[in-house]
Amino acid sequence: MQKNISLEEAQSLIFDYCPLTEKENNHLADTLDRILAEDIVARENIPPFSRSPYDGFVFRAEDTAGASEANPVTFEVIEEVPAGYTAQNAVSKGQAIKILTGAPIPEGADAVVKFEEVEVQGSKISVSKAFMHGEDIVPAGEDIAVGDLIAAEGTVVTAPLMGLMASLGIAEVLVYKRPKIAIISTGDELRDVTEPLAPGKIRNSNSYTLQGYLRSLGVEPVVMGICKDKKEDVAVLVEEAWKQADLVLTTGGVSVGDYDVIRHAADYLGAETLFWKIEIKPGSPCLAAVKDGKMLIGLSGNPAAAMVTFQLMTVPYIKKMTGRKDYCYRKIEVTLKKDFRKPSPRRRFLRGRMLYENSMVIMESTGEQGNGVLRSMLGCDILAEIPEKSGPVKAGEKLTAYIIE
Ligand SMILES: Nc1nc2c(c(=O)[nH]1)N[C@H]1C(S)=C(S)[C@@H](COP(=O)(O)OP(=O)(O)OC[C@H]3O[C@@H](n4cnc5c(N)ncnc54)[C@H](O)[C@@H]3O)O[C@H]1N2
Ligand code: MOO
Repeated sequence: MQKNISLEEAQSLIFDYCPLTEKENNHLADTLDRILAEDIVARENIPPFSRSPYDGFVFRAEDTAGASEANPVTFEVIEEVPAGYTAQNAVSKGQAIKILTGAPIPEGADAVVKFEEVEVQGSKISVSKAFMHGEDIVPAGEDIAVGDLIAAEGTVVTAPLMGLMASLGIAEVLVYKRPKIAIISTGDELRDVTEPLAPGKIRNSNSYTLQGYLRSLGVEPVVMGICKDKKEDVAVLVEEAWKQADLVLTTGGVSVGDYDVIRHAADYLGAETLFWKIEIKPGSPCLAAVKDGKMLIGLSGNPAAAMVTFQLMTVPYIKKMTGRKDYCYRKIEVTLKKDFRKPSPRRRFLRGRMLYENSMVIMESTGEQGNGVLRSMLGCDILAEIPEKSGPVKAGEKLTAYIIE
């Protein structure tokens, strides 16, 4: 077992044990935020035919050579094509077809003029400027051409991607199944929100914060409830959770105290502990153990510390599990809005939100940074890194921030 390792070392240790979720076919309408398990390649052009972007007339551009206000060219209008229909005739020299927006360009025609730019006299129109070949015609495949890669496997399905797949006639989409992740809250002091409090007891918030974060990652949480600080009880519950879920998360009991039983429960189960404790603040107490290909990640009990480790270490793992190719967080340079007065002997992550002020991305603290202050996660969309062995950080200094979801 490794101890006191870096965040990156911890990630690479757990990534080696990252099972990929199974695949399933889903109806297109149910694919928002799901992860593609196949490349989406266009088998059709969009638009499928060249079309008119205007209500107007189509004709042969070459027939307008030399046309001007003083010397307009006259065309005989031979028919009309609304959107959804095709012309009966091809356009020949001196002929035009009335066309509505979105209708296919008739054979022979290669230029479009808007209604408001022509003179209409009965079945004739006159055009008073010269047109180029293809002028104002939307070519077939302008949006997407046959063979284009629209989205690669591992991409999150977004609203425009759903629209594109609909345009391409893709009604069934292969996506990764939502993984199941179990949550166990350890601590003799814990009470569920539905239970009354008693002296020395506190409410279990971690389970609910994690359920929320998991759902927003497209994961199905499996809530295993509260467990006493007893290694045998924790072991039994972890074993049961492994049967029901792809990954088990625990909170609490990963530090050095007499009642910090997660390490002992992992040993009791015969699991291999990959590491214990990482070099960050907050959230240093944490653990990962594996048995028969299943992973247990033990997070700190302190509500803010647990969520920092969850975001930094566990979220990339979960995203990788769900099939996402972009599983690593994005980083951005931010400017600190107010002084952070404490020194940081250890690598520290500050909870904050991004603001855009004076053409700069500003990091505003989300409040008191104590390891139990869950309120600091409210509105928190970035974790800004202060390198180890740093002194206080002044307003205006630049930090690297990790964007969280
Ligand atoms: N002697 C030392 N003591 C501690 C150290 C240390 O290095 N040496 N590290 C401290 C740090 S840092 C942290 S963080 C905590 C982490 O402890 P655990 O992860 O073992 O967590 P617990 O002790 O079980 O709980 C900590 C705190 O959080 C409350 N808690 C627990 N579960 C929940 C929950 N589900 N919902 C809400 N709140 C919860 C718990 O009541 C405690 O107050 O250890 C320090 N100690
Ligand atoms: O991990 Mo504790 O949360 O370092 O403060």
